[in-house]
Amino acid sequence: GLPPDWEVRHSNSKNLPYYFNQKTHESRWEPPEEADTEKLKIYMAQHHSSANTRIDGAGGEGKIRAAHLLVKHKDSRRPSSWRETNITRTKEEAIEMLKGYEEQIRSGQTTLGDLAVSESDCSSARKRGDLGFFGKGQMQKEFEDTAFTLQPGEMSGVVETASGVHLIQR
Ligand SMILES: N=C(N)NCCC[C@H](NC(=O)[C@@H]1CCC/C1=C\[C@H](COP(=O)(O)O)NC(=O)[C@@H](N)Cc1ccccc1)C(N)=O
Repeated sequence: GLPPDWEVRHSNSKNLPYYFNQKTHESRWEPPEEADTEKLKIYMAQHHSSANTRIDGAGGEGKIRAAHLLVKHKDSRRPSSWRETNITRTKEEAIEMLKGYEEQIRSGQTTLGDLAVSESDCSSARKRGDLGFFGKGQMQKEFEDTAFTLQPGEMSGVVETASGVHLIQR
């Protein structure tokens, strides 16, 4: 269920579900629990300086910045995105699509950012896939393990998480 005051609404322009807070009138594409985590992190950081090692596990260790291109499939933990309300492609189809994108990027025909804008099933598509800076403990394990081994500018191969399949560029 959703935290109090939150409700799911439907964006007709994007034909996608979004989350609306009746009290603050805030709306967001991601499920609000992330908002709570973010707010909790800020509260804890203000009140318990050591807390951020517990909340986001970054503990002041090195943060990195990465962009990704996510292709979801029918077995994704949330088989819906701003691109497609009900994602039905198989995981195998998603992997084949992503391998095609990987080839286009490595051959220099295009860039991950240019493809992410139109093809990524993550809301970061509107930022050319940019996820901003993040530390250990924030992303799903497979994503984090790959991202932190990349050299700056290097792009991963196909990485599988519960969200779907990703190309990651540090
Ligand atoms: N910047 C953060 N700390 N945001 C919280 C990350 C949560 C983390 N997410 C993941 O590990 C995967 C890898 C990257 C994106 C992602 C998943 C999903 C899409 O998959 P789905 O949840 O529908 O299964 N996109 C996101 O979360 C977006 N907020 C990422 C983002 C979007 C816009 C700006 C910045 C970040 C997790 N622990 O689940």
